Amino acid sequence: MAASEALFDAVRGLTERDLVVALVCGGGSALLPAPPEGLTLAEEQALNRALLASGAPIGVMNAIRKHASRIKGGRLAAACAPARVVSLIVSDVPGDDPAQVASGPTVPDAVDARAALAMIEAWKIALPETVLAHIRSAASAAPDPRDPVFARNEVHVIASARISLEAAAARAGAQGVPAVILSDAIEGEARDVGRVHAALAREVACRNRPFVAPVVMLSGGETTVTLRGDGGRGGRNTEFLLAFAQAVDGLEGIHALAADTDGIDGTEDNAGAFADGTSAGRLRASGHDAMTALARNDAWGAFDQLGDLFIPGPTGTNVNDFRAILVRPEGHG
Ligand SMILES: O=C(O)C(=O)CO
Repeated sequence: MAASEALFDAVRGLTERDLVVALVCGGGSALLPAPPEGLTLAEEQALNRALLASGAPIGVMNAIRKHASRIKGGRLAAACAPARVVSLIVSDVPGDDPAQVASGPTVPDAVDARAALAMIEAWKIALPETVLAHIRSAASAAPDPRDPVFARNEVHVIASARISLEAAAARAGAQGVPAVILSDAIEGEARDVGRVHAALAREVACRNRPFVAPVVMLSGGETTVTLRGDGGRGGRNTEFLLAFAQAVDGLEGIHALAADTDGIDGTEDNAGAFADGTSAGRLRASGHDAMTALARNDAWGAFDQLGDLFIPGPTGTNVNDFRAILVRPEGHG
């Protein structure tokens, strides 16, 4: 809250001769709480918790967050008026819509409260009654992007998943491994997305289609985890990998890395982990199993047990999930 206030202080009393340069990256939604009048920080925190546990994609979460904030949804840019605002965006959202990054403090968008309420219902998001009442009230309305206060503002996406995947593909190519980019905007339940990636890897490994091995398949985006277990530790990338490991159990020549580019995946200090066709078997041999770990959302526990966590530490930037799946020709385990 102090950070949000400091931003408002910094832009108070600007004139039309002023220029505000806003560098915005993911994580801003959580780092800039500013409950609107009538709501408390505890209520904004409860909203945040409910959103994170719901499995809703980031576009849905942030559309809702913008209806319970004094700073999100372009409100910070509105507070800069009549100064000009140039937003430089490091995008961590699938599709790179700048209004979604950090819930767009300087980039207004057109989602209205009715749409936000429909999302709350569709995703069965359990919100405190006070928060719901606020969203239903006229006070939740975010500024209209067509408002003349935004007329001179500019927005530039300066880093994104697309750019990181293209860089990774070039790097793999330079090392003699052909790379394909599946998509930079994959969303969905982490374990389901993991199984689909595993099916693709199997198809390449067993039938050399749709790509011929050796190949590294790259993908990005942001998966989500619906919390089922109690007391499990982990994040979406390790959960993705645990389902992946189970689905390629026993297959040789398939190696995967899944990690959050900010260096921290979920609740612990790892960015992600490594998995291959031996992971599930090694887990069984140590008296654990992938299925039970998945049921508890304890992917961190599983990869910690295997010694296969990937821990580079915080990277200082965030273009969301990064996955690389290498399939080598048969006999090159
Ligand atoms: O809203 C956020 O803070 C995100 O991480 C997505 O940009």
